[in-house]
Amino acid sequence: MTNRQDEFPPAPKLKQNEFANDDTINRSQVVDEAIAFGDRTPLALVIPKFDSVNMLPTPMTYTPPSSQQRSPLGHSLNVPKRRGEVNLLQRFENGSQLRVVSELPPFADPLQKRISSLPTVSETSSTADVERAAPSFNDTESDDDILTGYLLDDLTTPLKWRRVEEIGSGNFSTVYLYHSLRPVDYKFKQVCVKRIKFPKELLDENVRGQILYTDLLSRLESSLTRELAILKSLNHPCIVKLYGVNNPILIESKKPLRNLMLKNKQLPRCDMIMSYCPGGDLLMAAASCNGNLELWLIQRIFAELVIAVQYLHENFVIHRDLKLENVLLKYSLNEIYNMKDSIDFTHKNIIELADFGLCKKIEAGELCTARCGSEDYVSPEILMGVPYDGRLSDTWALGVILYGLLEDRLPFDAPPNSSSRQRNRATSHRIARYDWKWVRLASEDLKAKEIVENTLTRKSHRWDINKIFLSAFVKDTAISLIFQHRNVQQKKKEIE
Ligand SMILES: Nc1ncnc2c1ncn2[C@@H]1O[C@H](COP(=O)(O)OP(=O)(O)OP(=O)(O)O)[C@@H](O)[C@H]1O
Repeated sequence: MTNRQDEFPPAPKLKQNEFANDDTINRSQVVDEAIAFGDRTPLALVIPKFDSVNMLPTPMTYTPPSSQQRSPLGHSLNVPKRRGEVNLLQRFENGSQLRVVSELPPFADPLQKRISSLPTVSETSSTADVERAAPSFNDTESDDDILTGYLLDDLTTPLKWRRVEEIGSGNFSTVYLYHSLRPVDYKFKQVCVKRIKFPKELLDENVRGQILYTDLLSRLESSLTRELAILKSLNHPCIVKLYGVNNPILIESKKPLRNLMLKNKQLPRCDMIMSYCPGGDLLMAAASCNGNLELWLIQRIFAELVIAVQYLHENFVIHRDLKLENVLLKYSLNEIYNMKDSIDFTHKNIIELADFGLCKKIEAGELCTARCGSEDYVSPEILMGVPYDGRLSDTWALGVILYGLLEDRLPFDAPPNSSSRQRNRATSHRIARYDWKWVRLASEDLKAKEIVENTLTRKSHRWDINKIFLSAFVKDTAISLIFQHRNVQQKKKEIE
């Protein structure tokens, strides 16, 4: 663990060509970012004084998750304000996750030098895709409760599902449970439907057609198509599955939104039909037992999460939004406790990793520059705005998750009994100083602690996912997972 102020990394000197390979930036954006940090050149970014860094440079507006409505806790606490000491239950009740992205600013505002790092999509619109999708697309479905969707392996046969309830809501989507209306393969009977929320600026008729509108739309579109393309390419038991979409054009076209708008003159509905995880998310689960998840369960959940992230990194995909809310449980905690001693407990996965809205396919050795992630989980290098290795930022977030599960609080919240001065210090300030410590586990000798200590540290010392896998806390549990072997066998067969 590094707590000392004198261990700040030196200001990195970056060569110009280190920026050139990242598809998420252009030169003027980097300059904007550097200016926002009070520096004149992007080539030798000076680390800002921490006093002036109390938030990431481009915060998204925050919508409290409506999954709170489904609180399993049945009571509401008098929750302290976000800043200061909070445990996971308060965090859950508070809906306090601020997702911060530089990729999708609410609206590009040149005066305020907002940073927008998504690649500009330059393809010109073609009507061909619209024509192809037109017969099967019904964006004006009169019965809002009925969804017509298409499975990825058969984009021509429409299937129907009925909406049952809303199960969650993030900044960028609303998530529903749907049941199939007709007999289908068992796995498609209950599905989760992630419906994209459009930023309010895109819903404003008066600005339609303006350059900024088109720019925001194309960036949203490239983010959506990237998420779909990557999800489609993934196949791992511990990763949420994309089964289908409400319109084949979302899969078939590189510019589905703009093409659909050419025809329909309105923002189309975009639904991702995905595997459903009835156990809810891990923050909700940890909160429901007052942050007292048993250690064997933390070990099992974390081992599954590690093999999921290892699979992503092996395939050059970085997630960039690993957090408790994005780890979903396939079963309720009660079901898991009941399954624990059954012979086939290791035959089934109990988690699925979700929310690939910020993921990215990278080249070997590629550094990223887009500042994105969720406030409490973001690594210091992302915070500082220097090019970063996305895989190491993912392992930092894994350290935050494991600490949270072990300690019932997140590492960069103000520690219990801290002074009011410490409590007023922003989370980003503590992250930038690697300022965290063990509280509940201070005197415990646990194998899990070495993972946190070797991930919530500077990137030059930080463990990558393979080191986490080989740690004493993870390895044996991960190896005992039978479904994992099946997956490896299947992969071998696919290669043969
Ligand atoms: N497959 C699923 N099964 C069950 N619940 C889900 C599923 N996918 C998402 N949810 C619920 O919906 C919530 C929001 O989903 P998701 O994180 O994908 O949306 P988002 O708009 O990208 O969120 P955020 O702004 O937090 O990144 C999750 O925290 C979870 O509670």
